[in-house]
Amino acid sequence: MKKLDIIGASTSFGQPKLGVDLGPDAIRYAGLSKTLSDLGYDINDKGNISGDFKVDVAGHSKKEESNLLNFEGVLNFNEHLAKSVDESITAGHFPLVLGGDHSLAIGSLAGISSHYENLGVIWYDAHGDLNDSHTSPSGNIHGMPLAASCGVGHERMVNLYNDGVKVKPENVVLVGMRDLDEGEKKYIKDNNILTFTMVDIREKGIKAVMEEAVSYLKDKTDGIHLSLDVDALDPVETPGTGTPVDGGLSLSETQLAMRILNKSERITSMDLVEVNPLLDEKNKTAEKAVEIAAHLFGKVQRY
Ligand SMILES: NC(=[NH2+])NCCC[C@H](N)C(=O)O
Ligand SMILES: [Mn+2]
Ligand SMILES: [Mn+2]
Repeated sequence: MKKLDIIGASTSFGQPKLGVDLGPDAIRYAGLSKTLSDLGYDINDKGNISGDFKVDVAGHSKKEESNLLNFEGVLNFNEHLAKSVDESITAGHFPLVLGGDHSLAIGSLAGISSHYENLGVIWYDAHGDLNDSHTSPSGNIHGMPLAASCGVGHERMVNLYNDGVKVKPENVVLVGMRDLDEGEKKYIKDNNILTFTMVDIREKGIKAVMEEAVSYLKDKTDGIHLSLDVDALDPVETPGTGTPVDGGLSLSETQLAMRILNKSERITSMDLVEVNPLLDEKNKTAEKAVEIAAHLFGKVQRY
């Protein structure tokens, strides 16, 4: 039976809103383990990682390094997460990392990448998360993890856990984009990153887009990591998230997208991030996160 490790990445240091560190438990309470074990997986919940830094409720957002919010907290957390993800892959298990804000992808990719010659990444998100401290309008590190993993940004972020670049920009595909900062647009152009905006998705349809993403990565990569930010979906679907952007994907499109990835048999790890139960409506966003994971792991709608 395929073994799946659930890793709770209980962090909120990558952005200023409290509560996203509760995302992993909100997803658990929405029934994740049972849903996935009913699909035939052997589920091992490794519990939550939160690192050595405590959340400071009174002063959560500290710019420690120039334009990098909660810098030490983010780094420390990601060292712990990278180790846990690394151990999961070494054990031959599929790591499913529940967030937590998207800065956790620095750690998950750091733990994953050494296991692959050429790791591919599908970044399913409203945002590119391709800023560095110079291009970021906010200083929030959850807007920077993909850049850091591609080797751009503060050297302590770039070299976290293992020295050097974790993912090559030519092995990245962006899906769902509709809120890119100027510096991110320039990085995408300069590096020729395969990018599907919401306009592209409306024109081509999500099925064609996902099939193109898979065929682009299939032959040149030896594993594909899916980093899924719930704000890729429209805020009507997933209101419980810190940086919602109108004009997003529907749940049914995302179910279809996950089904295409399931059929590709190429996805080797996943982040499921930015669920903030304090911003949610009766845990609806966590419930959708479970539904999304279920489709990645083979759930099919039947009648
Ligand atoms: N993972 C996220 N939700 N990222 C949002 C990033 C928003 C904006 N681009 C920034 O850098 O501040
Ligand atoms: Mn996002
Ligand atoms: Mn994101």
